[in-house]
Amino acid sequence: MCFKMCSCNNNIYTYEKLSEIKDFLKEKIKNEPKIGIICGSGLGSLGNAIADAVSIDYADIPDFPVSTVEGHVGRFIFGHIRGTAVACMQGRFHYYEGYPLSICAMPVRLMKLLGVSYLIASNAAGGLNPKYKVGDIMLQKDHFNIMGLAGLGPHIGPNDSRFGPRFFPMTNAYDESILNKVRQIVKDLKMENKVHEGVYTCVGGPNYETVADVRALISLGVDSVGMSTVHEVIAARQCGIRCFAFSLITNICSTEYGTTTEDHSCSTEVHSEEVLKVGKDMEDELRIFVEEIVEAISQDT
Ligand SMILES: O=P(O)(O)O[C@H]1O[C@H](CO)[C@@H](O)[C@H]1O
Ligand SMILES: Nc1nc2[nH]cnc2c(=O)[nH]1
Repeated sequence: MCFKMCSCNNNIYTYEKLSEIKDFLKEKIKNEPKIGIICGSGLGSLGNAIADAVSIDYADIPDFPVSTVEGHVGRFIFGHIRGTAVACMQGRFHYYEGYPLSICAMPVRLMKLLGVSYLIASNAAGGLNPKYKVGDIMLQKDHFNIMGLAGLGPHIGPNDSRFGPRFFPMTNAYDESILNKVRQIVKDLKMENKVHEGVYTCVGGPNYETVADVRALISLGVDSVGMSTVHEVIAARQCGIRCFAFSLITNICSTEYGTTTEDHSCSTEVHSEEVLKVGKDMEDELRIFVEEIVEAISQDT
């Protein structure tokens, strides 16, 4: 199957194609998942919390794309967290890998067909808000859809209303009742000193931001910047999935030009190794955090 960007914007993952993939997966899993989880870069260990795990590599799913980025294993894990059936993506698809946003967000529509009603999306992100430190967590209160303003989205092209209406609101994209539950979890786990609430944005990547980019994003009211999540949440809201998302702040975006060192690197540069390392350092804490969120959501009727 060709995953290339198509000038006519035809989405190869039609309702019929995704139904076939759904049927393929359903034969392999025991329970209908209620909650979908997307692991961000270096955050794949969130999947280690899953009991009765059935792992299915993306490469083994007919007509499915594959993950091409370090820190994204590239498989689904189906199973249970604290008794609730979940579908976890250890690895997502990014625009900079060459996938159009419709493919990046396609697994969310697949999750919907599998029975998912809630999405927990995580991402590694650069901190823009001056209060943030490396290792902090930012609960997404909202996102700023820069790529959407440029005319890119997971839902551009012919609309199949079986995935939801063509026009739909994004005012409450991030579910306030889930956020309230998470606020309580943050208190219970005594994480207040490292958890913030803010606005995320997704850029195309894969390069990190210039100082001018960073200054502009800050002036636009953005608190964290990454290369994912926004289009997944758009696809989820279109098909009625309730969303929660958070950023792990893996680096602080520089508002100042750094000094160039002898090896021609720069003192304020970000590198993907540090992004992945922060994810690894935080894996136990984040796993418990996500387990608590799953349990709290599962009590929702
Ligand atoms: O958004 P996730 O998948 O967490 O990954 C983030 O981290 C990677 C860059 O280090 C980029 O892929 C960016 O999007
Ligand atoms: N765009 C972007 N993505 C990231 N992912 C992790 N850190 C960053 C960052 O600083 N910028």
